[in-house]
Amino acid sequence: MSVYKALTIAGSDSGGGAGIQADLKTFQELDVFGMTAITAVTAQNTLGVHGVYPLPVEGIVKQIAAIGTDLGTDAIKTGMLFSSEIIQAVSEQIKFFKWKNIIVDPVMIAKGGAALLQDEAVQALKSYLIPLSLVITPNIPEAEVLTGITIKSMDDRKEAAKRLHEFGAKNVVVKGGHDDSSDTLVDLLYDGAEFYYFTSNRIDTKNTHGTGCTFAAALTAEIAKGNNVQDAVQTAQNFIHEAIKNDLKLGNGHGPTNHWAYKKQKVIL
Ligand SMILES: Nc1ncnc2c1ncn2[C@@H]1O[C@H](COP(=O)(O)OP(=O)(O)OP(=O)(O)O)[C@@H](O)[C@H]1O
Ligand SMILES: Cc1ncc(COP(=O)(O)O)c(N)n1
Repeated sequence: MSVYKALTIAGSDSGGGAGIQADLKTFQELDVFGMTAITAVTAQNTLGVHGVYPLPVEGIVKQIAAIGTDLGTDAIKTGMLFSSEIIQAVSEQIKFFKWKNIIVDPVMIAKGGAALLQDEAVQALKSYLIPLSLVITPNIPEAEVLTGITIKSMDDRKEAAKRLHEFGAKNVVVKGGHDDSSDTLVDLLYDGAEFYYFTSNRIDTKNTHGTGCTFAAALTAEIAKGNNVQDAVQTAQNFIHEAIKNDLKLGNGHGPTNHWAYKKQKVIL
């Protein structure tokens, strides 16, 4: 039996709905062996972020090197990276180990408004990490910050996707969760040549904590297994749709999604 592996380089969410915790749960559900390099610890629950504690850069580099010099990986997801020093160090490790399947989720702000990336680190994302990415998965506000384009329409989103492709990302997914103009939700993929539209029904719930992390982790797991980007985006959308639809109703704020739901529904079918 072949074992596919994925490494997530991201922050820890003590509440278990986003970050490293969401990534590992998603990898496991999609039959991929998950490994981690933790960039920062957050004290977090469904009500918000109560503390952010970045790790020393040396400790982050050592975690990545520990994987690179022994286990290896089929794909990498990056999430919360917090500072330009961390982004630079992570990018250097990726280049050193010649890793190719890099999925960059440019996490900037948590649902409650807490900063998970320092303002000056946006330039480091553009200069160092985005050029290494196979896929970048911004939500609409992140695509706006990265490109300087105000996104009001699908044409604006396409323009932003083209700009992000020019920054060096081979594929760009501008996710549609923040566009509440319609009940149909569209995740837009651009591969440098064509646009692809992945549509789903908007689910009415406040329990969407960690949707972006979970989507990107599912995409990473599918790439790790050797699937192409279009198929991986479709599976990631199906995975997050089931996870949101079958929410767990935990906590008093924005609750986590249900990472079991996609596999359970597949088993029943
Ligand atoms: N209410 C919803 N119903 C169905 N799908 C949704 C809903 N909200 C988000 N999604 C899906 O979840 C994924 C993440 O989208 P979104 O644009 O919300 O990312 P995000 O803002 O990075 O997530 P987060 O809010 O966790 O940071 C996308 O595939 C999107 O289509
Ligand atoms: C450690 C960590 N990483 C990422 C997110 C973004 O997730 P969300 O926007 O759903 O809060 C988060 N809240 N915490």
